[in-house]
Amino acid sequence: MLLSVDNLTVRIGGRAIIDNVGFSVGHGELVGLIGPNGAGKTTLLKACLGLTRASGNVHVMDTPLARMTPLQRARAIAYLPQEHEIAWAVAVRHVVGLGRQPWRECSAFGDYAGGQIIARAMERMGVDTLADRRADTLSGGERARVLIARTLAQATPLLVADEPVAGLDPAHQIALMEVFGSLLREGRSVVCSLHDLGLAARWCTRLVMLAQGHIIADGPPSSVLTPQNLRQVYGVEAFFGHANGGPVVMPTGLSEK
Ligand SMILES: Nc1ncnc2c1ncn2[C@@H]1O[C@H](COP(=O)(O)OP(=O)(O)OP(=O)(O)O)[C@@H](O)[C@H]1O
Repeated sequence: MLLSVDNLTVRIGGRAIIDNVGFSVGHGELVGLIGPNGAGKTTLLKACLGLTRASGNVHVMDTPLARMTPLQRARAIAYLPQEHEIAWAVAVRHVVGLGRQPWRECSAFGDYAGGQIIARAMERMGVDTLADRRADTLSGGERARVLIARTLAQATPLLVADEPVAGLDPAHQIALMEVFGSLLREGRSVVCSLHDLGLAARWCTRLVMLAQGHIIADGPPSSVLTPQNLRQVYGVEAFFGHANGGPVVMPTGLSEK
């Protein structure tokens, strides 16, 4: 397993924000973490990375997270935080290049493949044409894509992304899900939180549905995105259909209270 989580609990101010959660991620999976605002998605992702104090067990590639050094963690998991901020007045290529930092001293020759990996990451995210632009002058969507390119340059088996499609237009949202799909074919895996149920239904190989710190459902999108679950967890009614060779799920209104 790339990631396995057992009995994970995060308490803040006496409240269990994440309550005894367990799930695992194997190779070649695109796991969508879904759930309403405040469900605990960001807290769960941070706890999986050791960025939030938690009780329970997290293993990354069968090693307890607590026993991994920061460098081992950085070579195993890339993380895209929810906030897409770039404060530095440096070129885009240097921001993306930060993803290579964990690999700088991996051989006597240094990170000799790094330049190509950075170029490929920028190309994959369609930011190669922005390579020499000052990163702090980009639009919100451009900035988001540059930060995703940085995580791709990290070339880790697992990518954890908190709302990676936020701020992206429809074409870039689909392009990103296709990039994630291409990572799966390389045997890598992605765990990402999503609010767009349509993207979750169409692109994720598995969904984990969270509400009030508990996992409500975990399985293929068709078994998680049911009318009952959407009503119970989000309080919405939805249209379910098929188009262009894949499922379509679109919230259409609030459920009756
Ligand atoms: N440091 C903190 N102190 C107090 N409460 C916190 C803290 N961090 C998170 N919370 C609370 O924990 C709950 C879960 O927050 P979290 O950010 O994990 O939710 P989320 O599912 O990612 O939400 P969203 O979809 O709105 O981003 C929320 O009620 C939030 O207010």
